[in-house]
Amino acid sequence: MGLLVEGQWQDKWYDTKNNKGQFVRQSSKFRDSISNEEDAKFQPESGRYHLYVSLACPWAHRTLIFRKLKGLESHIGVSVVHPDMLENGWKFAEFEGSTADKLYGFDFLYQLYQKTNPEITSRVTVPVLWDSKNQTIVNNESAEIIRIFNQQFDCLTDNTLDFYPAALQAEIDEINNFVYHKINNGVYKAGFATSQIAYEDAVTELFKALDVLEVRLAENRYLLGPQITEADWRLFTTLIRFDAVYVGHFKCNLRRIADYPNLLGYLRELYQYPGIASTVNFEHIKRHYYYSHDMINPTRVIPIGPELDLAAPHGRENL
Ligand SMILES: N[C@@H](CCC(=O)N[C@@H](CS)C(=O)NCC(=O)O)C(=O)O
Repeated sequence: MGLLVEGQWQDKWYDTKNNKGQFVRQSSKFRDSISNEEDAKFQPESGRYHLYVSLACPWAHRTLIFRKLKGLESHIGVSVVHPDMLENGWKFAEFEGSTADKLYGFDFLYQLYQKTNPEITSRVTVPVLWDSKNQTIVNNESAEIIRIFNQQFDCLTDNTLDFYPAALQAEIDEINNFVYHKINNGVYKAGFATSQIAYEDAVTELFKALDVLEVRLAENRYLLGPQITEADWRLFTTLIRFDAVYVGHFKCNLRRIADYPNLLGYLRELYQYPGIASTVNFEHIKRHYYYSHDMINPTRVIPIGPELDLAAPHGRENL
């Protein structure tokens, strides 16, 4: 794990020493959009854009889900990195479910960032939305990539499903903010903490937030009521990893999702939503976390459990 400094790869873990043992996530660098406004640099076009993902990564997983839900598979190609993120960061190598770099045959994802800018200083993260016409990164922030997918290719696909409808945007933004800080990033703040207090604070906040959502989902089929939205898919990618890796590897172990009846039914329903199960790969998920973070799990032994029954009836149709 490392980063690019003035175009050179440096193998460095996150610095928590200057933050009292707290993990502080850095913001993404590439924040362009795609639109069919006349003067837009990035116009929607079939076959022009390519998505680089890890099947392990919850942020990249959001973008794969939106590519699926919005019928973009024949328009936007995908390259899948190997689940291990080691001294060279994300790499392309053989592993069931991984692919080569389909555009350039690179060995490492950092080479794609260098191609965008040979002098770049940046972390090298997935997902990356790549423009093969201008040979540059359009965007590497999952929250923005899913908004692009939600809307900007509708002219090509005629798929007008809208997971960020105008009437609900303020509410979606509000719940996203809560879920992001306490849950999506909360598990990382717990897992990457290097002081007892930073860990305890993160875990306490995390489970308080899950308790709040458990109550909310008793009455509401989805986070915002009867309509499934972006907010649900953003929560889903953390919940699906929770019992398999965050409980053990990140020590988020006050409760499991399996112990929350409403969250469990909700998770099952989202997992069973058409097309979604095919975006979930537990081999990549477990291998990535338990194998890559050897500062947390130095033996790199990967647990065989837990047994998850995600295909069981979810029981939420009457809400
Ligand atoms: N803000 C980014 C975060 C992406 C991110 O942190 N991805 C992780 C994988 S789960 C990564 O690539 N980490 C490599 C690193 O931080 O060096 C997003 O949501 O797109």
